[in-house]
Amino acid sequence: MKTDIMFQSGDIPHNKEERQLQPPNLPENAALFLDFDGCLVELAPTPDAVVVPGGLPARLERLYRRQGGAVALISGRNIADLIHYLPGFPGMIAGGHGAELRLSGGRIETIAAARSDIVNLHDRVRKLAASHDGLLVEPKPHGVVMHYRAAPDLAGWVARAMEGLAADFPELAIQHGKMVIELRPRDASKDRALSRLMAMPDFEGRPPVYIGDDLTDEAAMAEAQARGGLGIKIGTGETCALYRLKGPRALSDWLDLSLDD
Ligand SMILES: O=P(O)(O)OC[C@H]1O[C@H](O[C@H]2O[C@H](CO)[C@@H](O)[C@H](O)[C@H]2O)[C@H](O)[C@@H](O)[C@@H]1O
Repeated sequence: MKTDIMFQSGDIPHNKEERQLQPPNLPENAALFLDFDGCLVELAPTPDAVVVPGGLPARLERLYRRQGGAVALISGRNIADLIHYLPGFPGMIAGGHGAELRLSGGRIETIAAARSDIVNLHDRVRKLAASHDGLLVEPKPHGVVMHYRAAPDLAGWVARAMEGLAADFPELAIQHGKMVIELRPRDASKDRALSRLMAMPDFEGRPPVYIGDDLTDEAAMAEAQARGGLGIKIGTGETCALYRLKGPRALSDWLDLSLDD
């Protein structure tokens, strides 16, 4: 099936938890934007415990060719991290929720302003985390994440601690995620990353399809749908996305269906 994706904004229902709408096959003219954790790879107890499914690199390579180069990763992770897990990925990459961008050819552009106080920020979060067992700090070039997956009862404490810290860093915004609270640059977001990529020749004029699983993905799904494309939510939870797939395995099956189309 090689149809164009076309939705009027009024057609888009709010996709509550119970809705499980299988997306149509990916049209060849679509621009595809993929999130990483919880989407291309299953969630794991810690960021460095994720396992890249054996078939994923080849699947991404085929998709890249099928979509004429219009395939990008848009992730909360750093670009360096994403390259570590997917070294051969040929497409563009927006990392740090859009704080950094790897262009075709490999050049990396920093979108968010450089921070002279980043080491101080990391140190302060490490000190906070050290006061309780089970907390993990993930420093990033433009922000920092506190993980509480091993200590879910600390969710409220982590949120208050990070909100308190955010008061001293007004250019950073609180980002809620799955068992994490993050401080990310206010001027970096996945919807802006999508818009930036959509202005590039490889993507321009194509209907965008954004696929993600977490809160940080919602604005990008809404942006994709506002541009006449669609959002696909991976997993459970309320979403603005029109379509939903159960998990990373269902996503790879759907991508394979499209590749065989
Ligand atoms: O935008 P994404 O590619 O989905 O990245 C979002 C965050 O993903 C990572 O955290 C999540 O995955 C971890 C590994 O599975 C899991 O332990 C954690 O609980 C999840 O929130 C990553 O560590 C973050 O930096 C990303 O922002």
